[in-house]
Amino acid sequence: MPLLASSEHPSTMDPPFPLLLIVGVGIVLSFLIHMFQRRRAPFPPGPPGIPFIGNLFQLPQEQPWLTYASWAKHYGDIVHLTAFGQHIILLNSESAVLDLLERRSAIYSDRPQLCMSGELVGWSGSVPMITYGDRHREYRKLLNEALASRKLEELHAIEEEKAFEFLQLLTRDSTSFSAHARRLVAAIILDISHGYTVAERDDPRMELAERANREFALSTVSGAYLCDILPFYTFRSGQACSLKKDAKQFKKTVDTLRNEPYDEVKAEIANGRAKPSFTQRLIERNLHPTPEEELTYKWAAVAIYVAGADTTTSALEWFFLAMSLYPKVQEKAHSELMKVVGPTRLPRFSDRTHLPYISALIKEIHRWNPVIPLALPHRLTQDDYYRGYHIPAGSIIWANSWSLLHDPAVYPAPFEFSPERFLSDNEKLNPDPRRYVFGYGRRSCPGQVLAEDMLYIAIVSTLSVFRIEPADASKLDVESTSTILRCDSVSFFPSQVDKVLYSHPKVLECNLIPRSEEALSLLQ
Ligand code: HEM
Repeated sequence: MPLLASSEHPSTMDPPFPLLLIVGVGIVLSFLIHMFQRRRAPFPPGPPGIPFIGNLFQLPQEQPWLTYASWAKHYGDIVHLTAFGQHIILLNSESAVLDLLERRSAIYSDRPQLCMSGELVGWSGSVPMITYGDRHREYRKLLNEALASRKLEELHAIEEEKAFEFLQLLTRDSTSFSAHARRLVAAIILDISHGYTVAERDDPRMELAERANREFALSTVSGAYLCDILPFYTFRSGQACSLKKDAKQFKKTVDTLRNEPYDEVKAEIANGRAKPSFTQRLIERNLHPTPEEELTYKWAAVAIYVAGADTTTSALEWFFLAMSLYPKVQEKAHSELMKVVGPTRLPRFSDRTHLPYISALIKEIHRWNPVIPLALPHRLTQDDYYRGYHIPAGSIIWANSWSLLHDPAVYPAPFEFSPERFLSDNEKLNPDPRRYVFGYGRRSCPGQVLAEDMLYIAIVSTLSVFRIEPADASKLDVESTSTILRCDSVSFFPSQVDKVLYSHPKVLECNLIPRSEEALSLLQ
């Protein structure tokens, strides 16, 4: 066995002592140099701030992704800021985002904890806000089980049925298309999460969830509550009456949102009348949960609505805006539908693989105006070193997805709405934007497949029956705008407090014109 003999031979030889010494000294030296460099490693560059206050007054109050992208041009793709000692890192390139949030996700998956919305209002237990750890993993396991693609196919029937209702509402009152789109998303999500059927209008559950979302946004507004800016300014300091009042009111909404729908499903199970749903399955498979387990189930169920409704509705709003601005794209999408589906029936999920232009159109909606342009903030749990820079533990990390999606070297002519870019064979250009718009690493969106299903069915249904036209072309504005929120309580920037998480069209006034009598007859 010559092979064995030759492989045995070297292992029996002792390495010479000087060689061991050189290797040992080399290892110690390189370790010391490494430690020395780490100690001396600077923070990434960024705009100079004021001592103690840092860059607080430079933090943009509207469309921060645009300012961050312009800072990146000046300082590079990793920008460092501070606000009262809090380190903030802005990532503006694909390599930086993926290197840190994905490849080092073990230490970049925490969330910053906000005093107002987290501790006082109670959102700190929710899926998007919870600290990274066992409870988060448990949430993700439950959501993945419920939203895995195989299960979603079972949900297509529900989605097709709700899309049909959506079209019927549009035929009765097409001017409220935005409200109907919101209802469509809520109807699908609440059916899936709690087996709940949304009323045609003024639905109390939808109203509760929307109020919770609104109050969540208000309570997370950067700079709205001093307790989130000044570490020494606490709720207990007794100086913040309006903060206390707001916190009490917002907390009541959150508690109701978490408990009421869950308790209702429990009661329906007891009566033998529960519809199949995510919550019903959780309750039935563990009839005697511990209080901890029950809390986990409640938050997991709430997450589907809270995180899924506004985001998907915003993407649909961008669809309506894009169609009114780009009639040629709309006509191309409609012709594809007519060719594949024909005029005698409505599109279904089974048609999807035969509709490449529609798939490209949906990708372009995500890319053109991502609905969460900066993803959600991640928090670094231990000191890290990257490209010679020191990123301190506790830093808040914002990934500028908008910047990645508008990089002209990757997406040529990035401000043009062009689904065709995704039909080209050039693999180096125009990567799939869904890689970025659904976030990163262990915090990436668990609802991606559901969101894409909802977008698909809403878009193909609308396009088959209606032509979307601008109500007043002069009012159309492609510029995205974040939701402007008013906040009456203790505010650091009283005049310009707004929320900077989601992007919605600023103006959205369209006319939906039925394409033909034949198209309308599909809704009989
Ligand atoms: C077009 C629609 C949607 C978009 C663009 C979107 C995008 C995102 C983004 C960017 C994040 C943050 C990821 C990160 O921090 O890196 C996120 C988180 C999340 N999304 Fe979505 N989302 C959408 C729809 C949905 C839907 C339908 C659900 C329903 C299950 C959902 C549930 C969640 C949850 C629970 C989180 C928090 C995840 C965590 O912190 O672990 N999203 N989403």
